[in-house]
Amino acid sequence: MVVAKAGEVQSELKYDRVSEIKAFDETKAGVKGLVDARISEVPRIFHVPPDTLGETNVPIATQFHIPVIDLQGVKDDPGTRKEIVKEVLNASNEWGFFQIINHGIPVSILEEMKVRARMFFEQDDELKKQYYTRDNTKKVVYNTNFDLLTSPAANWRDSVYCNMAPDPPKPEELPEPFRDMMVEYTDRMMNLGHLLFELISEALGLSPDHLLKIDCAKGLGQLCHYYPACPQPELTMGASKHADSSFLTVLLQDHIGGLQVLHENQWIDVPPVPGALVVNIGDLLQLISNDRLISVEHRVLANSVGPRVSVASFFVTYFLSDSTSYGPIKELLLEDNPPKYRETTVIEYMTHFHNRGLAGKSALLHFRI
Ligand SMILES: O=C(O)CCC(=O)C(=O)O
Ligand SMILES: [Fe+2]
Repeated sequence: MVVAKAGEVQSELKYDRVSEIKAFDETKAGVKGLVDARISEVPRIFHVPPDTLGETNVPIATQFHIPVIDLQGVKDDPGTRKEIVKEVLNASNEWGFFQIINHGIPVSILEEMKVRARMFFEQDDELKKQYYTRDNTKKVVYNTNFDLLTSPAANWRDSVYCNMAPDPPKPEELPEPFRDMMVEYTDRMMNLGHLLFELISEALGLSPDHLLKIDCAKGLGQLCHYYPACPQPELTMGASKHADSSFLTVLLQDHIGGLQVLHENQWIDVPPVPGALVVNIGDLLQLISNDRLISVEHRVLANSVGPRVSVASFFVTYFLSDSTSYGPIKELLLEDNPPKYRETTVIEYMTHFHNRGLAGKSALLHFRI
């Protein structure tokens, strides 16, 4: 009797994870496919492993709020700009995250982008499957969990990635549901990105075009996420704890919530603010700023009321073979502030980040001197 029970526990622990992952991947229908099939229990491949429960149990603090910065007047009034630059510096240095309002992208465009992103995931499965791939050199990559094959637990989300700059796909290569919108949104995001990199350059005491001149805004990847409603949200995550590999990320989230930022070892909610965009410093900006700006870990809780939709705009050239080296900016270094990181290329950084997946310590540590 006792032996049989032990055997059962053993098989529960040692289930054939690899086969289950492979079978799930082969459906090409993602997490949405499971929800469409009306599963009532979250499959084991999605269960957060007990050894990371400590991380899940970090307290959730409500006394902190990530800064909201109003960009009204940033282009017209030097005094206002100076104040905004100060706020950007404080937020990027202490939080690594802030929200922006009056950023110049009309609310109607933000709303339409979310609707169109959702339409991609909710279109006919057969049409969607043609984009399913794990080949990151493709211009359009739809899949579930970019690190599905290596992560300790799969996340309750599907994603579609479009590499929009510097070398965009032809419009007809973009999925029909968001084809026109993705082009328009990318244009708008490029303009906003230029402004943000100017403000961050100024915040660092550099000339306004410094970060643009070293091509921080050269690459733009648009990543649309779909977090279906989950029948047992306490067992899994929408997105595991991670920091972004980009220079900068601008995130459009819907009204559902669930994004949390790790601040002073506590999880802080990033509440949806109508019309706002969330900005966060990525690893590469932390590296070139020699830790003046911080790339902070964040996660997304699974939800029971979704789908939740978000669109993350990553300023980074991803897997483009570009040999430009990035290290701590010379102007920021002093005798008592020597470089903390070795030089690297974006492709070397991205490859390291992708091979690690979303779990574990910051990918930056690998480049630390
Ligand atoms: O969906 C979200 O709110 C966050 C997405 C995210 O963190 C990412 O794409 O890196
Ligand atoms: Fe992220």
